[in-house]
Amino acid sequence: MRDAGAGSLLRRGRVAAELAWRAQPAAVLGSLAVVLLMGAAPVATAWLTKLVLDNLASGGGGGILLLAAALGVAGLALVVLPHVAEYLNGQLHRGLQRLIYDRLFRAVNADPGLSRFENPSFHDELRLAHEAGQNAPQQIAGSSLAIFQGVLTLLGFMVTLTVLSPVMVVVVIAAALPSARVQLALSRRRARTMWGISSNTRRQLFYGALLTSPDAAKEVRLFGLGDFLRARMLKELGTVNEAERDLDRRTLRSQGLMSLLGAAVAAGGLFWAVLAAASGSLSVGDVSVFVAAVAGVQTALTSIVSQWAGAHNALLMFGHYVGVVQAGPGLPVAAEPAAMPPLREGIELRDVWFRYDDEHPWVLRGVNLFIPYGKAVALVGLNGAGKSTLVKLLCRLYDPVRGAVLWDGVDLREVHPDDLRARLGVVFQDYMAYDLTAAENIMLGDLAAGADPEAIRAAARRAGIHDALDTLPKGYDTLLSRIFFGEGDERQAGVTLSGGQWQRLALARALMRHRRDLLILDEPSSGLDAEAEHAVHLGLRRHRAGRTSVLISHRLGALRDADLIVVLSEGKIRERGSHGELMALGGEYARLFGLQASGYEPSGAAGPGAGESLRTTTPSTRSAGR
Ligand SMILES: Nc1ncnc2c1ncn2[C@@H]1O[C@H](COP(=O)(O)OP(=O)(O)OP(=O)(O)O)[C@@H](O)[C@H]1O
Repeated sequence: MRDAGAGSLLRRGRVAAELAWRAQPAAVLGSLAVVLLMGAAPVATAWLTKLVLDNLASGGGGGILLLAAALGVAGLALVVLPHVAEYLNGQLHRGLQRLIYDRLFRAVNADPGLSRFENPSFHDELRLAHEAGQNAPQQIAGSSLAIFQGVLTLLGFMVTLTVLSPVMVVVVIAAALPSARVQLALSRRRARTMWGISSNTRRQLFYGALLTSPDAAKEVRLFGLGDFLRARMLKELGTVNEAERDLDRRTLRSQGLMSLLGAAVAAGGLFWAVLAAASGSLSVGDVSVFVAAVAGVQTALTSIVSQWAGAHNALLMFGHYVGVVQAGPGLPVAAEPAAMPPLREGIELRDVWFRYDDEHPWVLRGVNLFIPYGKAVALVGLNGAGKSTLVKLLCRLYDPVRGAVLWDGVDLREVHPDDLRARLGVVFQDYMAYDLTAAENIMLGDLAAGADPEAIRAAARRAGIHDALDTLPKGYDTLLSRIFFGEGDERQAGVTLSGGQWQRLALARALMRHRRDLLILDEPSSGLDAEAEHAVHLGLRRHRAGRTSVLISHRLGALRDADLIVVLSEGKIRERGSHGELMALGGEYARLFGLQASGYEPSGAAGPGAGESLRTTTPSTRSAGR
């Protein structure tokens, strides 16, 4: 939970006010005017009522009609103004939402690294930031206006009460003070509770999402997970509900007590006023204005206190939003990034050590590797050897804990991540399948060139998916989704692709960047049939001739033509060389290659050229493939 001293609350208040003003200045000004009128109207009504009553008691003078008309106008204002306030509030809400989300997602997106996204605290904070972003600034603005309105009403009635009974002013205010303290304590507790149950709420949403996700639907049904997931979801919801019920009980107890106190003061005041009127020291009009004033002061004070507590709670919650928006990137970006010219010599990993967290074991242990310009380097190793991790360091999604990754001798930490990534084309093992059209799925690989349909088709051809896309109901404009309708009037459901087709689509996306300096293919063809894989690799070889590539595959046959093959094991490079050299060495690579080849040989012997399209002994999983 963030610190919430007065200074920090004030700073958050300033941020919220600035946001409201930027989002909807007209609505803010309009709301101020309405608040002024609404603040003055009850006092005016009370005084006008007194004047009318006194006028009637004294036989009714000439001004009575004018007073009655003024009373009517004040009553009208009291009825109409809340609706105007509601409309302005809606306007402010819509304007604020747009601005708030724009800033929130801009800030989240500005982090070029991955580590924050793998931190549960960040997700708790993000969820609360999201929630606070939806309500807090508006609540802060709304409560501030309501406090202003309450103060206006309060001042008006205090003057009134002071004229009639100064003692009563003191009693009413004294009765309101404990209520203020209680409300503030409650708002602190509410903010603490929300932080405490944030993980439960996220887990509850997670289980709920699994129960409805089309990706999970197969396993949920086949393994019969529905009841299990529902029970877990309800358990989390139960924890959340219990915490909220405790809070509500506390609120009920405290507010009930405070209301009793207020009612006792009002009753005492009324008793005194009636006695005073009976003894002739107050007029009937005085009694009416006194009763209105006691009720008005109490209502205004209660409103000020509860609005203050609401604003206080919103400010505490808003701290999460401000925290995320102002956090700065998790992965540091150089203040004056070095230039990033095209690759000329090569990329070097120099004594690279890496682990995902201080508590986690080392994943890479002193890796030294040079990827020469214009060459294809293949990474080979069993599951968990560290291949994808090495690739993520090449993309600077993380920084090495020790050592460095150098691009033509320049440390990647010194260049801007955007400049680096503009020079890369990458397919990750866990590629994304977007619920967008086929063309859009490919276009995302190069937004600048993506509007060009020919570039999209060329990438699809290179990935061997063109024919399949061309024959879809709407060709490349077909929506690839089972959860959305296509745009337009027909509400036509989208279609979806096979796992291998999705993978080719992801490959096409990366191949939108096939002229980039470094192409990284982390298992680009594991889901393809043998013939397709062969065709894809042949195509890549042709297109990438003379360009720098890093390839990862468990099908060693697909890698045999690489200029350099590197065998990773337990985070260290164990072997390196060409296919021929490694086979001659007779080490781990030769063993794995032979093992794969033997699976296809009736005699179990691995002949030359074997393993061309063999299944791996260590199959990988697809998280995004469908
Ligand atoms: N984001 C992460 N946070 C923590 N640990 C991770 C993370 N990603 C990978 N690891 C761990 O790092 C190790 C290496 O994983 P990596 O994905 O680099 O292996 P790999 O060689 O690509 O394996 P595979 O052949 O299965 O794809 C594994 O032990 C894995 O559990």
